[in-house]
Amino acid sequence: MKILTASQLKEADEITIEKQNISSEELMERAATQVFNEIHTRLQGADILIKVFCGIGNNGGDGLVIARLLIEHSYNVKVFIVNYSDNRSKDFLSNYDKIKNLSRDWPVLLKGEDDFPDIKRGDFVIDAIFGIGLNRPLEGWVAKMVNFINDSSAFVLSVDLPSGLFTDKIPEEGDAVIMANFTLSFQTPKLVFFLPDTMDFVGDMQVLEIGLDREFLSEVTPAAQLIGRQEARSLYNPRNKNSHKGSYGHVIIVGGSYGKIGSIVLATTASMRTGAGLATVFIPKCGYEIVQTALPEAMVLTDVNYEMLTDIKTDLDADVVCFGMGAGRDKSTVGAFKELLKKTNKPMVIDADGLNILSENNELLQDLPENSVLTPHPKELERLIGEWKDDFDKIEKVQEFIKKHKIILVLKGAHTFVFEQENIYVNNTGNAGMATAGSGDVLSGVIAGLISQKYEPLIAAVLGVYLHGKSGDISAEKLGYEGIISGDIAKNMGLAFRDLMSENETDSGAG
Ligand SMILES: NC(=O)C1=CN([C@@H]2O[C@H](COP(=O)(O)OP(=O)(O)OC[C@H]3O[C@@H](n4cnc5c(N)ncnc54)[C@H](O)[C@@H]3O)[C@@H](O)[C@H]2O)[C@@H](O)CC1
Ligand SMILES: [K+]
Repeated sequence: MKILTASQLKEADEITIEKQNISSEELMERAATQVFNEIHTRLQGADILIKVFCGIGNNGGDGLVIARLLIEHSYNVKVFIVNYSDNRSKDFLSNYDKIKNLSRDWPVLLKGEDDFPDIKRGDFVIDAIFGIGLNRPLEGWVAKMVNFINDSSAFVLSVDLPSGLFTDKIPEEGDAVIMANFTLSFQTPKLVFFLPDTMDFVGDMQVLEIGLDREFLSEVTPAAQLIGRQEARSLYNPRNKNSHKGSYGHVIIVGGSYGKIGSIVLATTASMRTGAGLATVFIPKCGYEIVQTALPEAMVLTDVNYEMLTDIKTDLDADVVCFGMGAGRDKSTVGAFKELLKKTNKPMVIDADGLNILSENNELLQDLPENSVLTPHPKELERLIGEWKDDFDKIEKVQEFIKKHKIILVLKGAHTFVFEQENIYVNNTGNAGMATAGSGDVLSGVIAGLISQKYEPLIAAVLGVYLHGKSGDISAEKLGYEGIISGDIAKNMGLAFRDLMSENETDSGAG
């Protein structure tokens, strides 16, 4: 699903109105009716007090339509206008009249702190104060109103996006932003819903299709793409019956050191369970028996050194080399990595200490084969590119970095982001149970396993991140968030593939 910017959404809005020959008021009615339907489906006529807070722009107009439809369906509704200016939008005004005609009373006007209504725990608040038209931080009593709603412990549903949240910048410390429990967003999600700095404002999120012009939506270059099941499915290549293990490639996983051989077992298991035809590990001698015992399916080559990597001999014709997990950063390992980079011309997958070595030896970045996939978590990224001011600054710095080195970067997080040239892919699978040791080793193994099967590195990264998260969701369903360990994610990879192609998505209740 495409993630669009506020200005692209406004353009889509205008084109839709023109091409479908409807008024902006009709589009508002259509959008807000979708919100009403969602609320009605969930509340089923429940006898609770619904307090609708409307701004005076089109987000407020949506709020008025939702309130009117709720009143028509006999809900107990109180409407408040957060009257921060007299500059009311046209569609706000016509809906303002309609609600007056229906309820024979004007909504309550709020003009300052003295007017704040009582909001109690158990109230249902609809936040339709500001939408994508926000152009500066909230000030004065309006900011206080937002904090007042946040402090009330009421259940808050935001329309389009939480009021006070920008679509293209991060709020400053102390800025007032609604903390929504649920956000119903029009047509496309907004990038800020997925950024670590802002995702907590959004709560659970659902996108409502409001029928904006299809042609515009299919042609517009998005700010980013959200990868869900449908998108992942389109990237998947089913296996050909007429094939053999050689058809699915050969992965070499290089890394490990004394006490950290488990990371290699995890990555290699993940590669094989993702479908790699053959897997070889290259490890220090201390890991020989461990790997052979834990994973008899893999072949094992060892360094001359017992505890760490010092000389990586890969005269094997591998389809992909994955380097870094558990490798440590000893000088001799750095030297060995340097040699490995010189010998390798196919895209690599680099993780963990591979990334740390790169950040301490910047000159090695130029030896990375083009289209290599780097898989840092935020701390590893910071070591690579330096500090950032906020998430948008981080995105800019990552994009500079990947363009300079012609690589693909997978930034791990609650929503893992894949960066390639100008493109950003946001993953929508996975859950908090996956924040466990070794989960990243599994991801590197999955991506390498896909590259070995001839997926382009970018596709391998995007699909790999999706499947890894899905396997985590399936694991959570079986074991609970706390009970997941990384080996489960590797073990359940096959189920993630099956889910991708099955009729119905596995409902893990996660992520
Ligand atoms: N596809 C679309 O774009 C659609 C948009 N609709 C609704 O329209 C909303 C956008 O409406 P608007 O453009 O009227 O904007 P908003 O309703 O988000 O904001 C209202 C106005 O407040 C002013 N303002 C901005 N920041 C302020 C601040 N900090 N303090 C005080 N005033 C401030 C601006 O002049 C802005 O136009 C969307 O979020 C959505 O809810 C829907 O009705 C229909 C479809
Ligand atoms: K809102």
